[in-house]
Amino acid sequence: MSEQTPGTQEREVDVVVIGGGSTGENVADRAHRGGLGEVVVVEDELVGGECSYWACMPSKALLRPTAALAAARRVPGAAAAATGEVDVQAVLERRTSFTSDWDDSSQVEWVEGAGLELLRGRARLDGERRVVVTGADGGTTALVARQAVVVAVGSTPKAPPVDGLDGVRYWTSREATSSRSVPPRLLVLGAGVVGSELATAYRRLGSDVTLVAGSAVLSAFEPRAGELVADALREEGVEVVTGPRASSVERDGDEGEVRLTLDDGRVLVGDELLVATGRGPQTGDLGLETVGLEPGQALDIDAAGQVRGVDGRWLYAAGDVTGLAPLTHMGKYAARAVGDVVAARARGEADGEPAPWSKHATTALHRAVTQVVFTDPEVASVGLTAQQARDAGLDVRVVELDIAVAGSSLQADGYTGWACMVVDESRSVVVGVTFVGQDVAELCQSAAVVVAGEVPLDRLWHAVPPYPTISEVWLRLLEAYGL
Ligand SMILES: Cc1cc2nc3c(=O)[nH]c(=O)nc-3n(C[C@H](O)[C@H](O)[C@H](O)COP(=O)(O)OP(=O)(O)OC[C@H]3O[C@@H](n4cnc5c(N)ncnc54)[C@H](O)[C@@H]3O)c2cc1C
Ligand SMILES: NC(=O)c1ccc[n+]([C@@H]2O[C@H](COP(=O)([O-])OP(=O)(O)OC[C@H]3O[C@@H](n4cnc5c(N)ncnc54)[C@H](O)[C@@H]3O)[C@@H](O)[C@H]2O)c1
Repeated sequence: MSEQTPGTQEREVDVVVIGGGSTGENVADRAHRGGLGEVVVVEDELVGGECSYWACMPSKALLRPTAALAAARRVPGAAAAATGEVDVQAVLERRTSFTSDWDDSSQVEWVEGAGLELLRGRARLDGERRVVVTGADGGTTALVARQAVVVAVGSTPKAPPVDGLDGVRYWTSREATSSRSVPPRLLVLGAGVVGSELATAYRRLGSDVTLVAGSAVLSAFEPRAGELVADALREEGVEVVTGPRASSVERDGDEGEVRLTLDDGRVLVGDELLVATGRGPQTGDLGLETVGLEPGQALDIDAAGQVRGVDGRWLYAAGDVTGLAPLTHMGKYAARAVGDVVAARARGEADGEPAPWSKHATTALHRAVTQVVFTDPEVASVGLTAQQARDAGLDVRVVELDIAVAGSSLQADGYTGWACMVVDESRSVVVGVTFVGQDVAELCQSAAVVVAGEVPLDRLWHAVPPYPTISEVWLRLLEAYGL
């Protein structure tokens, strides 16, 4: 079925990438570098997507100054020099500079410099290989892809079933990462990654924060990681309410205080409400029904990123829209595989589904996802949690210990941290690692090499951690394992 719009221009190109976020940009770049000349990126909003303007970059920019201050205050000698107040305005301005004040010119320059074509507008699938793009002026362009259409449209926040929510103004992560001021009282609903990070940021910038979690804090991680982050948030003065769920919300006008009623009868009051209860694929209005798929669903992909359930090997997807590992770096990893496989298949290579860990496969999306949660303590995780490993039927042994090595005690007085290693005993390899503590973010990549490399434990023993660093925790883990 084709849209017959008067004045529609029709063009044939090699590849159409729908969505110019971090994932889409990388798919397009790899496909072009692989030899495909006409690669079009369709973007409806800002080139660079969520990560650059309303997610990773601004949220980390809001967190970093107060993390640096807290770290200095834990080191006698430095602490004496760090006695002033946070300069909130300077923090907000630095955040704004990281988003280029929500201007995407430099990213547009990059796209064009990379030899790609940018088409501004809203894209919809319109049957096999066809994409119809509606521009801001209402004009439409129909693109027909000779090689592939790649969907990289990302995700949007999910609204939880709370009575009255659709009738009040509230913050999603977009408003929370782009706010020009700090609300005196902030209610945060949802204690996943977004809720925990932004509760930390706003508390340290001066808000009275109440964090409401229907489940445990950071419930997708090892339980101990969530407990340590919840303890730290409480110590900083955040009221952490776990257990009861929000049942209704009301607000006096647009600017008045917001009242959140919990199902145990408690009423919490704030000046802003941040709803951070997860994200879902942005596929409701993408024309999925024109290719036999159900609108609103995540796109189910095979190991090469090809969308299952669509014939003819032309539709691919990567990034948040797949529902797998919704993280910038994991989306870009999938993007590299998809861009490469599309180009290889155009050359008549890379037939069939790639083998695990081979060049065009996205195996790490299932077995070696890396993630850092930038709370204080940080959480750095790779691969499977102990529970996920058990659920996968592996022969699991878990080694866990507090991080107490020379490197950590030098890093901060009273350093507290925790490490956990999940071993698949049948293969004697590590399938999951979690570190919790100040400055563990940079340990994440060592764990990624161990998990993705499937380094045998008796060889890992020979990877000697330098002294005195926090990396020495690897040695302690292996000793606790029995090596
Ligand atoms: C508050 C917050 C903090 C985060 N922090 C981190 C972090 O520290 N590290 C990390 O790795 N991840 C982080 N993430 C996750 C990260 O932001 C996402 O995983 C990443 O942005 C997904 O990239 P994407 O390209 O798949 O989607 P997006 O960045 O959402 O890009 C999709 C693009 O497609 C466009 N689009 C959508 N539909 C259409 C259409 N029909 N036509 C044309 N264009 C369309 C959109 O405008 C958008 O630009 C964070 C997320 C949030 C919410
Ligand atoms: N540092 C990072 O890497 C980073 C930072 C932020 C976001 N992200 C990505 O963005 C994604 C989305 O983050 P998120 O925090 O929105 O989602 P999430 O899935 O991590 O957490 C959602 C939380 O909301 C809770 N929840 C769901 N429904 C609820 C309800 N009705 N009432 C109360 N609580 C409810 C869940 O129990 C969960 O704790 C994450 O999966 C993550 O991959 C990454």
